[in-house]
Amino acid sequence: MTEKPAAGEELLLDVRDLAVSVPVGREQRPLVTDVSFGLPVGGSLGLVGESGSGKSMTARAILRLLQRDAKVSGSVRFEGEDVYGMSKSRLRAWHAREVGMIYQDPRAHINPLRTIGDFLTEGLRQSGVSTSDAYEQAEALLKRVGVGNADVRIRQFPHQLSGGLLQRVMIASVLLMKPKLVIADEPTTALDVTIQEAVMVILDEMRRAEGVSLLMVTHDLDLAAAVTDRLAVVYAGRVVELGASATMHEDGIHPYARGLLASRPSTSCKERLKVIPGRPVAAFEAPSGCVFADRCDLVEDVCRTDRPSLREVATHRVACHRADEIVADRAPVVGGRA
Ligand SMILES: Nc1ncnc2c1ncn2[C@@H]1O[C@H](COP(=O)(O)OP(=O)(O)OP(=O)(O)O)[C@@H](O)[C@H]1O
Repeated sequence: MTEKPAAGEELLLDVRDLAVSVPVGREQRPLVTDVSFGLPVGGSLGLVGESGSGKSMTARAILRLLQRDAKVSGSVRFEGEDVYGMSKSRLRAWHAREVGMIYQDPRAHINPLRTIGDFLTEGLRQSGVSTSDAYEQAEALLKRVGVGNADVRIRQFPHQLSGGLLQRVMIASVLLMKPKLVIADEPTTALDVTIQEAVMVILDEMRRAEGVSLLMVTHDLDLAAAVTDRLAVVYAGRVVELGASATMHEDGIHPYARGLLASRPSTSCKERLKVIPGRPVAAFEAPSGCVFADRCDLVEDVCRTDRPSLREVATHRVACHRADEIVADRAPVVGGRA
C-alpha cells in the first residue's frame, strides 16, 4: 500500500513497503514487513503496538541505524531523498542536523563521564558554533524544557540528575540541532507518571513551536493519541490500521485495534477489562494468513489463508478481511475511557 499526500500536503517522510529481517542462526528472521506510511512536514504520527511488534525496529530502520547484517527492503524517503541511497558522509550530516532520536532510557545514551553542558553543546561546537555561544543556546533551551537552575545543571554530571531531568536534557540535545524530524521511542516509559505528562507537553510544544515533525513510538494508545495527529497500529511487524488519532482513539476498526482500546484501564468504567486472548507475536512467528488470526474472535477461513492488505475502510486504512462488516455493525467499544 502506498500513501498519497493530501492536497497541498508535503511529505517529510515517506515510508513504503519497509521490511526488515535479521539473521538468527541459519535463518533470516523477518521482524518488520510491509510497513508504509507518510508523515507530512510538521505532522505527527504514533506507532502503537505491544512489546515485540517491531516498532523500535521500524524507527531504527527509518533512521538507517540498524545492525550491519540486517536486511532492509522497501524505501524510506526524507524530503524525497532516498535514505538508503545516502553516502556515508551525507548520512552522518543527516543524523547530525536533520533528524533526532529520543530514547526511552536517557542514561544509556548520555556519557556519564561528561558534563551535561559538554554533552549538549558537542553537536553545535562541531558545526562551528563558538563554545560560549553553544553554552548560551544550551542553557536557554534547558530552561525552555523546564530544567530549573539551568546554569548549575549545565555544569553537573548525569548521575547528579533524576531520570526525568535527564530525559529533558536529551530532548534539549535533540532540539538544539533544530532537526526537521524527531523520533521519540517510548520517551516516557521509564519515568514517573507525573513526569511523563510534563515530558509529553514539552514534546507537543516543541512540535508546534518549531514545526518539527514527530514520530512517536509507544505501547500507550492514549498517550500517542494525545500528542499525534495520526496513529499507525502495529501488530507482528505490520501496520494493521492507520487513521486519525481522534477517530482511532474512539473507534478503531481492526479487531486488534479494538482489543487495545477495550483493554485500557479506566477509572470510571465498572465493567471488567477485556483482555485480548493469547500473546502478541513477532513478525517471524506470525501465521501465514492474517497475522492476528490466532487471537481474533472474528476469525473465519479466509483469514487463515489470505493475508489482508491495508485498504481504505471508512476514513481509515485497515488490513482486515472483515473490516467492512465491522464498520457496518459497529458497536461502541466497551471498557475504554470515555
Ligand atoms: N537484533 C535482533 N535480532 C533478533 N531479533 C531481534 C533483534 N532485535 C529485536 N528483535 C526481535 O524483533 C522483534 C521486534 O522488536 P522491537 O524492539 O522492534 O519491538 P517493539 O515493538 O519496539 O517492542 P519493545 O517495546 O518491547 O521494544 C522482537 O520479537 C524482538 O525480540
